[in-house]
Amino acid sequence: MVNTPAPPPPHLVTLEHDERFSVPTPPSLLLNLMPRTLEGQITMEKTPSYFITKEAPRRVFSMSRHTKLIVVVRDPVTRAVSDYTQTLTKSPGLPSFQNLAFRNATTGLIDTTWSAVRIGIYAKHLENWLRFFPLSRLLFVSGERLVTDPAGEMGRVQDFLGLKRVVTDKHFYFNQTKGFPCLKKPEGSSRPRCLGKSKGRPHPQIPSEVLHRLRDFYRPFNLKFYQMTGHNFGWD
Ligand SMILES: Nc1ncnc2c1ncn2[C@@H]1O[C@H](COP(=O)(O)OS(=O)(=O)O)[C@@H](OP(=O)(O)O)[C@H]1O
Repeated sequence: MVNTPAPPPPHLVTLEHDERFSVPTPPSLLLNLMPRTLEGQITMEKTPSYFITKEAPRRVFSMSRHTKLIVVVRDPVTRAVSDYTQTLTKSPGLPSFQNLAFRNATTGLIDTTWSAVRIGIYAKHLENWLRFFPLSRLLFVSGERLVTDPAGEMGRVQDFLGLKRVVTDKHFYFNQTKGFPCLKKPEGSSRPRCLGKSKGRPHPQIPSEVLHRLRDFYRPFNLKFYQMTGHNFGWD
C-alpha cells in the first residue's frame, strides 16, 4: 500500500511499516500509524493480509483515495504449498497438505475455507478492491518474474510509483547457494545481501495428483484474474 501525495513529484521511497500479523486497522488509526511524509517522499506500508481482508479496501480508501496498491502474486498452487511450508515450520505436527486441502479426499472437493487455498483465489479478492479503486491504482507484480527478472519487475514498480528507474540490473546478482537473486550492495552496506532463511525454503513433496487437482480448481479463477488485470501470469 503506497500513500502518495496528490501532486506527485516523488523521487524517494522512505519508510516501510510491516503489519503482517496484526488485525486490520480502522482508517483513522491507520493514518495515525503512518509516519509523517515530506513532499517528494513516499510512505510505504506492507501488510500482505490486506489484499484478502474484506474491510481493507473501504478503510484504505477512507484513509486516502490516492493510495497506490502493489500486490505480489504467484502461481496459487505454489503459493499454497509455500504457505503450508511456512506453517509447518511453526507447527511440525500439522496434518499433511492433502488432508488440509481437500474437504473430501474421495471426491477431490477442495476446502476453500483453508486459508492457504482461499488466499490464492485472487479474482475474488480483487473484486473487493475494484469496488473502491480503479484498476490503474493497482499494480500486480509477478512473483515468478521477481525471481527470474528482479530488475524488470522493479522497473515496473518504479514506473508505477512515478519514480526514476534507480534500481536496475546492476543491483542484482544470482546467488547459486541461495538459488535466488540477491542484492549486490544494499543501502548502507558494502556487502551483498540475500533474503533471510525463511524466504526460498525447500517445499515438501506433494503427490502430483493433489497438485493436479488443485491446479484444475484454480484454473477458472486464474483466467478471471487475467481478464480482470489484463495480464496473463502464465500459471496454466
Ligand atoms: N530473491 C528472493 N530470495 C528469496 N525468496 C524469494 C526471492 N524472490 C522471491 N522469493 C520468493 O518469496 C517467497 C517468500 O515470500 P513471502 O510471501 O513469504 O514474503 S513476505 O513474508 O510476504 O514478505 C519465497 O517463497 P518460498 O520459496 O516458498 O520460501 C520465495 O520463493
